[in-house]
Amino acid sequence: MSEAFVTLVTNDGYALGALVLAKSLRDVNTTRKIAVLITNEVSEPTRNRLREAFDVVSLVNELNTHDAANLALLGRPELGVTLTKIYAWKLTQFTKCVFLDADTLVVQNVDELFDRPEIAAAPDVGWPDCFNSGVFVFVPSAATFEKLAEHAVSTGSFDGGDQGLLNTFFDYWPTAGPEHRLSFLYNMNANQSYSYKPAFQKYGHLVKIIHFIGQFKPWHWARTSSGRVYAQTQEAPTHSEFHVQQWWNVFDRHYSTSAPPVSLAALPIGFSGNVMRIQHGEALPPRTAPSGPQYLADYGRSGSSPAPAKQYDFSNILHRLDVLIPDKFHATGEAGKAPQSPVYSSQATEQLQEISATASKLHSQIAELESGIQAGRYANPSLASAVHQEVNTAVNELAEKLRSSSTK
Ligand SMILES: O=c1ccn([C@@H]2O[C@H](COP(=O)(O)OP(=O)(O)O[C@H]3O[C@H](CO)[C@@H](O)[C@H](O)[C@H]3O)[C@@H](O)[C@H]2O)c(=O)[nH]1
Ligand SMILES: [Mn+2]
Repeated sequence: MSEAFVTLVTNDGYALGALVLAKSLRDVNTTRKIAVLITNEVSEPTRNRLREAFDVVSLVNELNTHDAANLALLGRPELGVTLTKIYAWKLTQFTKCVFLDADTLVVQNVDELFDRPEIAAAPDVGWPDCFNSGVFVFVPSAATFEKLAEHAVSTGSFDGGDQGLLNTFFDYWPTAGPEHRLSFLYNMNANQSYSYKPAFQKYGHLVKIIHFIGQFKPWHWARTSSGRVYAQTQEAPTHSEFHVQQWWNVFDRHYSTSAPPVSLAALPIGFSGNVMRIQHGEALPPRTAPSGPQYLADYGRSGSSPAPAKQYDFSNILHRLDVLIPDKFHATGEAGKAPQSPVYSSQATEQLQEISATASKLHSQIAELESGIQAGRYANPSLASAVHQEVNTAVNELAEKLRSSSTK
């Protein structure tokens, strides 16, 4: 009898999550095997890293086997990413498995989950009558896989993701016995509900699995030079820094002294890192293919489809910067537009020169960013808007400095 934890990785970005997840499982001394499903997109160096960390690395080749359900699916390529998760049912070398999203972190031993039946999962915080499909107990079976694939063709997914598929397939879950219902401690996510904080204070020490749901994953967070994480945008408020730090602590324990576990060039990293790369003249990571339905992106979830153009629009910021840089302002010669601003009539103090120099630097940085965004070098459109936000704040600060120095 062989049992395993299973995760899924369809690109190098999620691979980093899976590597840390695997280490977290070893850290809590699981006695079970650890398996990962990968797809063709995962690069060879990353596969090697995964082979080091996992007992089983299984390449799933969606939509090209010869059974009836898969043939039907060939006509529905949009279900591809959604469906990859159901390939877990094909791991029939195992008698029972626990699926874990690559964005989960195990902080206490959870081997007792293998005592649960299929399907066992925790309620989704957004709609508790559905289960969250980031952590679930299942029984591999070729027959169930076929039925799941047929179900995908006939019914589809009501949310475009695997959660909407699995919840209608296992529609008995809400009324099934207590053995099918996992405690929130096995799929805990920090959230905005008013009840979250006090409950976390009381029960937080009991948490066993943290799930970083949403678009911003721990590996997108920026860190200080001493390794502390810091929130970089208002778009990532749901993961408490505390948990993200826990994730990075596992990363540091296992990977910080070795070479980066996956090629950083392939990672949609945090925007602060991108700004630093630009400063050092490095190329930004290539844009990855959109990986989720539009509605997920709309909800700031796991999809990544192009963001509205306005998020990329730096022209207003550039214009304000031009005003801060006397040479530029006069060079662009916008006649009649506040040329006699009190700012420039005041004496050219050292401080003003400094402000102007900083503004120039920001200006060229933004120009680089803009061309990077246009060339599609941003893996994640939200990063562009995050950069936009950061630059905006910097310009505000400069303007404020300038105001206070010119009124002195
Ligand atoms: O490009 C992708 C996207 C996802 N995954 C894998 O699929 C999982 C699910 O995606 P994720 O970004 O973690 O989704 P969540 O933010 O957790 O969003 C929710 O919605 C998803 C779609 O229904 C469900 O799969 C999740 O369990 C549910 O928590 C990931 O952890 C990975 O294992 C990839 O390998 N590559
Ligand atoms: Mn997830």
